[in-house]
Amino acid sequence: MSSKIVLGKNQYGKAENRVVKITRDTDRHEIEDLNVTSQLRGDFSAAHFEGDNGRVVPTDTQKNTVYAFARDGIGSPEEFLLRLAKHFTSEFDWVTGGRWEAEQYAWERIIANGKEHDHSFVRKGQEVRNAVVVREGDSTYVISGLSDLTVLKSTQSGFEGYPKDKYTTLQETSDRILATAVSARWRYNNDAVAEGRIDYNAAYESVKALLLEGFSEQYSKALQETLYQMAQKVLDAHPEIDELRFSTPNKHHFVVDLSPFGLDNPNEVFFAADRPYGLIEANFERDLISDPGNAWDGIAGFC
Ligand SMILES: O=c1[nH]c(=O)c2[nH]c(=O)[nH]c2[nH]1
Repeated sequence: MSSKIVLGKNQYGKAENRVVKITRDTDRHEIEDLNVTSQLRGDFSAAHFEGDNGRVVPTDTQKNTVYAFARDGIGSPEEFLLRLAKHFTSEFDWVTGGRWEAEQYAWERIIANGKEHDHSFVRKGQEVRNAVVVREGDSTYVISGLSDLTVLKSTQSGFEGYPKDKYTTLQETSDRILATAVSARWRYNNDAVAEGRIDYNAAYESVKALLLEGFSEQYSKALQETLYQMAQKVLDAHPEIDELRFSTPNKHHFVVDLSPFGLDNPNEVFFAADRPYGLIEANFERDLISDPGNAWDGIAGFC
């Protein structure tokens, strides 16, 4: 005979709904980026003891509600969560409470050519700078780099003209979000290293600024093309750099279909997926470069 048990504390919902809201009333876009968890509390004993889902507001519905509410803007995470709390507790009378939590990711406008950009953003918190020095015989190699420089443009990006087969479902678009966390490494010319004429701190700041400008300035036909635009800027401005290598996840943002809730969605509310992600990697180098020796050995994830 099984022993009698009672139901202790319980709550349930959808965790980590990644919602990005772009406000595009004017050409100067605003971005709000949240990770929202919604969990309901109340009397759910029938669900646990009898398999009766009559009171179980699906976690899927909770997720949809988060995205639908984002259509009107987020305001502040606190206000957004208060709206959700009020909604669930007033809409379903057996929902007596719940727990709603959000993380907000802060973005700043990219400064391109001295001006705040209208629709290109860099995530606050910033990148990790890195450096590698390799000495082989008489040669000294210096590779500098950065990782996790997270950037997003809310328009001026598309993806079209790709081959289609029976497995292709992706729709062509000329207006999508393009977002990535840039990992880039650049190798300095051996002679410049040997002559000791590189100000590594100044070069770092300049390369970072040029990468951001390259990301922002032009329409992107693909992340691949944007990497080229970024590399071109750096190699034009820095003759002491011979090559650049990129590893960039394409952080997909999918337009949420809000039509089932009677709402339009003109590219304003997005589901920010974390995986799978596109992984775009490319090296760019000058025509004639100094021999890199084995300087790149041990740097993971680069071609
Ligand atoms: O910028 C992109 N490059 C791709 O190679 C690719 N593939 C894909 O499905 N979407 C995208 N986007």
